[in-house]
Amino acid sequence: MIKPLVTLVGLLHKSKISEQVRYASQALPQLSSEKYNIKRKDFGTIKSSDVSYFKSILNEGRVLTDENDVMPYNIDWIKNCRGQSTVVLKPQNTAEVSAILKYCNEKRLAVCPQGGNTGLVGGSVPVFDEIVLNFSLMNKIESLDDVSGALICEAGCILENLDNYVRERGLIMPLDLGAKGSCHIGGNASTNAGGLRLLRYGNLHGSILGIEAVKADGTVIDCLKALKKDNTGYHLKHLFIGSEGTLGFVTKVAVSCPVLPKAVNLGFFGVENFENILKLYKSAKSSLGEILSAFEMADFDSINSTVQNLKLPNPIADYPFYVLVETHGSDDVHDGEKLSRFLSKEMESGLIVDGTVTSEPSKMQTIWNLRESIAGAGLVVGYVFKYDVSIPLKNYYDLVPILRKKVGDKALIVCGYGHVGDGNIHINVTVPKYSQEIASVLEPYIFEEVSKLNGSISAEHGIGFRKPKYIHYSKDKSALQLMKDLKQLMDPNGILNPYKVLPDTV
Ligand SMILES: O=C(O)CC[C@@H](O)C(=O)O
Ligand SMILES: [Zn+2]
Repeated sequence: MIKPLVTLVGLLHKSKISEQVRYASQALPQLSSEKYNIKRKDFGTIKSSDVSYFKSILNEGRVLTDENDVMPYNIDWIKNCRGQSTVVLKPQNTAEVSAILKYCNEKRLAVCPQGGNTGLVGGSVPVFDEIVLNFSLMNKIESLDDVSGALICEAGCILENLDNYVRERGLIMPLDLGAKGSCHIGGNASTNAGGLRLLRYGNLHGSILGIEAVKADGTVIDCLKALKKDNTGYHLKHLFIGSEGTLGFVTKVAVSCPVLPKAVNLGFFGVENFENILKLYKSAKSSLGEILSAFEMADFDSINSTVQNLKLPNPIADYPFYVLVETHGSDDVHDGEKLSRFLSKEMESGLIVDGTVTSEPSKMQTIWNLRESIAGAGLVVGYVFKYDVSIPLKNYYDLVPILRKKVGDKALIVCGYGHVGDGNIHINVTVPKYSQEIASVLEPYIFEEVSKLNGSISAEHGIGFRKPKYIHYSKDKSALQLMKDLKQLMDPNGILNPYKVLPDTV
């Protein structure tokens, strides 16, 4: 029997979740440089004459130097990293970014780019005293071609604002993340952010048509074409997508926006074991075909942590695993029937034990909210070691029970969830407090195992500050050397987002 959705109590809005998460741990995290034993590189140090120069080009209000004002820009939202910057700059346009970088390059002052600061690998906060270049005031939409779907905007536009804007004009943004209310499109581009519907709309290397970026020496690189086809030599935009601000700072993007689907349907299912999830994924691809837009999974501990820690409602009973299947299509009746037929068929086969399908926006929002809140749920009760890995599907869930055993009762929660359709699992290990002892049980073990399984140690969150020393588990020496050569060419003084992405030795 298909169970209807239970009455759903008030939707917990994302801003409330972040507030809960914020208040859960008011203590300042340890300095990144001490926690991870990092030595400061040989950059210049900021003098009052530098601050005066920045004030002369930006004006007083857009140069923050007061310790209390600067503090939030030094800390990442999961409270894992803390930098020691004393200056935050808020440019309003590309020319200002260019002037800042030109000056910093001449003075050998290191700079950390920052969008919404929603990253999970410490890429958007400084490590030492790097100047924070915050993009929040570069938030203008320049144009939208509602025929081709090409949107051109500045880097500091918030993803959700862009999505609302294009939705009113019959389009959607090609990516959707739990952090959409805060993350910036420039940060999304720089980190090649993945998200919930990559399965359907692809990654940003495909959706970004063009980019404007500023190199370390202040040169503005104009690759801001909004063309689907432009085969004129090297595809330079790709250098800035996913390089996390180490080769240049993204200032504008041209994004290809898909059409707003007329029909959206969502199913939320209880599943007995992981093998059945894989069978279900295969069946979903063949039963739902071109309308499949998301296929996500979460284990019991993931959903339970949002229910217990954030008091979110679970519309179905407790099961070892949960699957969320979404369709985007153009025919409401046809798509709804397709998903309901899929549910009935797989309940009969036993792959789905219990489930619900809905096309009601508020109910869909409640289910998505449950899934998107897993990332923050552990932070309410402790420190979370976060892993974001790609693993071939047959081994996708293997590491979760192994890690559970390895950390034993030192962990409050060990859970696995993620984007099955992309072969990307997130493993979160929540402990009462960060401890080096637990860290060394988990790392590098987890990366060694991922490497043995031919996976990637970073599926969608990037390398940032947390993973350069593990990058060799997923990248060959020859490729790492080319990365270093590119860095040398584009940022010879190494001022752009230092201590991030590239390992010290190849
Ligand atoms: O925090 C995490 O581990 C994952 C965050 C995000 O990528 C998600 O899919 O929810
Ligand atoms: Zn994810």
